[in-house]
Amino acid sequence: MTDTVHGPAPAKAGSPGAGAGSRPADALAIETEGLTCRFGDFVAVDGVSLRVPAGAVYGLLGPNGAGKTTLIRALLGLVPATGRARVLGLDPARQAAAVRARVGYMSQRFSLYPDLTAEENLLFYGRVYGLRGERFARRVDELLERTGLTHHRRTRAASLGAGLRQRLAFACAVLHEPALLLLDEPTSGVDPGVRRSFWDTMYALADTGTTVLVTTHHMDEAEQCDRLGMMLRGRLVAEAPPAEIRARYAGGGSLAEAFARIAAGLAHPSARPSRDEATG
Ligand SMILES: Nc1ncnc2c1ncn2[C@@H]1O[C@H](COP(=O)(O)OP(=O)(O)OP(=O)(O)O)[C@@H](O)[C@H]1O
Repeated sequence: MTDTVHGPAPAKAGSPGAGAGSRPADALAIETEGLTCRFGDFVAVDGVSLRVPAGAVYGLLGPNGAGKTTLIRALLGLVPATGRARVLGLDPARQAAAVRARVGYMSQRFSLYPDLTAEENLLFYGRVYGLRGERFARRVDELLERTGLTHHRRTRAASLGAGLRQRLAFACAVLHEPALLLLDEPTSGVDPGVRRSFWDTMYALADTGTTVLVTTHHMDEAEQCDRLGMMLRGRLVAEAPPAEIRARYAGGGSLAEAFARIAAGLAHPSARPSRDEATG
């Protein structure tokens, strides 16, 4: 079942009339070529060539252990990788600190400090990013408001419900107004209503030009992305907008069906369909 998580897609930054400013239409926020991560003999990410357009919401899917988290960690320079990678034009292997200053990262295990209040968590992360002064104080207030946490600002993170903790982690990740957000299963373990409001917030952000790379196991969320990449055993085996994935692999059926077919090798992932096939 497709559970629509936001209304009609807003005009995206970079599209005509969206006030995209000077960014070229074909600018890439992430570009990798043959990116490979090995842990000993095990290849967790296997020659991934990925292109994420600036301003896009890009969904990364794949079964547990497919290599999504490792790929994200490589983009942050947190695990060694071979091949080529550019994140906002920077090389994460050699410019990791500069990458992390421009990127917001929400890991699967939200790294909140349980004994600190919601506000103290934000203040802590802000200081880590070097934020100070009145502008920072206003940013904290604004994020508490936008994430519905104003009334919980003095509540310890440990005492917040799962949905509120998730929103607090999101607020911490966007404090420094990153140009790129890497979100690793941000909605795991929260109910559909909370997931919906999370995606609304994320889309509002993307509409201001932020690029989002998000991993998810939820097909309703995948459906809302501008593009999807499917990973299997470390490889990027399918890559296209959701409608094209459905057309190419499931004859216009559901995304779940399309991914099941890709995983079963029923549609050859590298097969390039004719235009007619792809459009139904
Ligand atoms: N530091 C590490 N050392 C050894 N193996 C690792 C390490 N990190 C990840 N792996 C392995 O790499 C593979 C890919 O893991 P990864 O966490 O990237 O997958 P994933 O697609 O994010 O899965 P999930 O959806 O469960 O989060 C797994 O087999 C995992 O056990």
